[in-house]
Formats: sequence, C-alpha cells, structure tokens
Amino acid sequence: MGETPKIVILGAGSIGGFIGGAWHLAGADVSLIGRDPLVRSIGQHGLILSDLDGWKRRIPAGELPMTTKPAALAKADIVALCVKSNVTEAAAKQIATHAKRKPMVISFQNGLGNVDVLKRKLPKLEIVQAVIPFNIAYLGEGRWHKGVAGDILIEDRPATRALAAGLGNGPARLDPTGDIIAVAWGKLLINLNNAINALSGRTLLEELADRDYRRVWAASMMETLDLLKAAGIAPAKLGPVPPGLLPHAIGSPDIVFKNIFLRIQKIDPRARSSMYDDLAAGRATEAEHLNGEVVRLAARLGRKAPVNSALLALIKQAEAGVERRWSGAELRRHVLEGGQAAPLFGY
Ligand SMILES: NC(=O)C1=CN([C@@H]2O[C@H](COP(=O)(O)OP(=O)(O)OC[C@H]3O[C@@H](n4cnc5c(N)ncnc54)[C@H](OP(=O)(O)O)[C@@H]3O)[C@@H](O)[C@H]2O)C=CC1
Ligand SMILES: CC(C)(CO)C(=O)C(=O)O
Repeated sequence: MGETPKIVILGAGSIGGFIGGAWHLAGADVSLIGRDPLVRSIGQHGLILSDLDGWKRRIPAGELPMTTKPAALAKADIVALCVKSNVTEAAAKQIATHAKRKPMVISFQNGLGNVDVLKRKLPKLEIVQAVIPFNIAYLGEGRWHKGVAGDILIEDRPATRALAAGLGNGPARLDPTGDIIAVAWGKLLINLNNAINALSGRTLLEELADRDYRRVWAASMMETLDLLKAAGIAPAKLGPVPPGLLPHAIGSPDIVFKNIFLRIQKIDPRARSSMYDDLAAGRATEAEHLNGEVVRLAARLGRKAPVNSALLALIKQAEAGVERRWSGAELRRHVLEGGQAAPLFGY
C-alpha cells in the first residue's frame, strides 16, 4: 500500500456517506460507490455532515468523487464495505471482479457473519472487521447526522493502526481494538433493539421511554447472554454499561433508566435504528443477521431462543407487508408470553 491509500466506500448509504465524507474532511483519498439517486443528489447538494455535539461541515458538490460504477474498485487500496449484510455476497463478487490492487476489505456492517462470507469469497484479500457503535441518519439532500456518540472499533493490525493514525480524530475516527469478535457480540446485544425499534415505528428515544419495549430488549439480551455463556463467548463492553449488567440497566424502571442510563449514553431525538429505515423503505432487513444469529447459536447448542425467534418472526411478517406498529405493551405480551421468557427479573 502506498503512502496515501486510496479508500473506496462500497455502498454509500447512511454509514458509507458519513464515514466517506468525514474521512475526506480528514484529508484521506476517498471515493464513493453508491446508487443513482444518491449520486445525483450529492452531485446537486454536496454533503453536509453533522453530529449531536454541534459539529457541522459542508463538502461542496463535485469535491468528493462518487459514482454508481463498481469499476471504481480498480484503484482501491482499501475497500470500506458499507452495504447491508444481505448483499455482502453480491458486493464480494464485485470486488473480486473489479479490484486490481489486492485491497484490504473492511466490513463496517452489523452482525457476525459478514467477515466469513468475505473470507470465503475473497480468499486472497486481507479482510478486517470494524464495528460502528453509533447511529447515522441520512436526512436527504446530502445531509447525514451522527445521532449517537461513540468511536468506530476496528480489528487491531499494523495496516488498521496506520489507517487510524492517518484518519486522525474526527467524528468517524477509528479505534483499533484487540478482540473484535467479542466487540461484535457486544454490538449485537445492542442491535437486538433494532427489531423492537422497527416494530415500534418510533424514534429510539420515544421507544426507549417505554419500559415495555425495554423489557423485551432486556429479555432478548438475557437470552443471548445465557447462550453466549454456554458457548464460552464473552461479549465486550460497548458504551457505559458492562454486557452482564445491560439487561438490568435497560429493563430498569423509567426513573432509573432516564436519569442514569440516558445521561451517560447520548441519543439524538431524531435517531432511529437502521432496521426501521429498512422497513420504512420496504427493503429486506438484517434481522436474520442479528436475532437470527442468536437463534442459530441456540440451535448449535441444542437449545431454543424463544424471544429472538419471536422478534425475528414479527420482522419477517413486516418484511412480507404486514403493516403494524406494535405498542410496548402489545409487543411485551406477544413476545414474552406473560413474562415466561425471563421470570427471574420480571422483564
Ligand atoms: N445506519 C446506521 O446507523 C448503522 C448501520 N450499521 C450497519 O452498517 C451497514 C450499512 O448500513 P446503512 O448504511 O444503514 O445501509 P444503507 O442501506 O443506508 O446503505 C447501503 C447503501 O448501499 C447501496 N448498495 C448496496 N449494494 C451496493 C453495491 N453493490 N454498489 C453500490 N451501492 C450498493 C444500497 O442501495 P440499495 O438499498 O439500493 O441496495 C444503499 O444505498 C449495515 O450492516 C448496518 O447494520 C451499523 C451501525 C449503525
Ligand atoms: C446504532 C444502532 C445501535 C442504532 O440502533 C445501530 O447499530 C443501527 O441502527 O443499526
């Protein structure tokens, strides 16, 4: 890899647009590959990036190279893969066809299985996992907003350390870390709320204000933590609360949750989960790669995961066109079947 690596973002959507823009502002050599409507919109408006601490920058139209053509992968030293998990295989095929410089491929996707797919499809390339703990909303007309605080965690290797140093300290900075699988499981615990948020049809803050939704999330985390323990996997701490205490913090009474948890973990009033975005746009979701990962882990252990199975089934119904906004009480009754899922803690 040369002095200034050429970074190509494959999948300029919420995450790809924000990190691509933020890295460009940090002086990196970045170009984006995305879909036609977005490419045209950025061609007209440029990019405007902001975050919840009041940081705001504009990149004029035409300054950041952007195309719909996968042939742009030819010049990549680094491919930042920012497509949804259900199209990883198709994206890997495009990389295999078009990349010429043996790029390092970094997956910024949620879920656990993407890196394995990439390793299988691209056996000669260096594949790296990164985990994004924050939320990005695409607000239209070239505007991206980072609505949850946090830094991107990336597998610690010489190449990723050099990349992190080159990108500096902006809002999409990289933080190299040791055990990325533990981090990815830690993130999955957080992402178990994506399905609940999508089914609620609300913003994250509106949803989390209702303890019944939080009880469902807490139960899905407890189920997952129990299975991870049986599998000998220790998820990493992401954010202010250690994984073992997360269900208790999330499922706690409103007064405790609002005055302690939400004071340390900042969430923008506009933020929603990426799964909400998918359902709202009529797209397939990543539920198979999140709740489904837990259901498959249970099956490997000869056990069941009733909470995550129920959430997965509801998301599949929603993907199939069943339009229903679940209230917290309805979802709790349906998924927890009268509290049987986690009797010990009354969630
Ligand atoms: N949004 C968020 O806040 C967060 C997202 N993540 C994770 O990041 C990943 C990306 O999510 P997100 O940015 O929200 O997804 P988006 O759907 O917003 O962005 C992905 C974009 O890539 C496009 N795309 C897919 N395949 C290709 C391709 N081969 N060539 C060009 N463009 C392509 C998609 O178009 P089309 O839809 O037409 O296929 C879409 O516009 C997911 O794994 C998600 O879970 C993680 C943390 C937070
Ligand atoms: C940041 C978070 C957890 C928000 O729900 C997310 O990962 C997503 O939206 O996919």
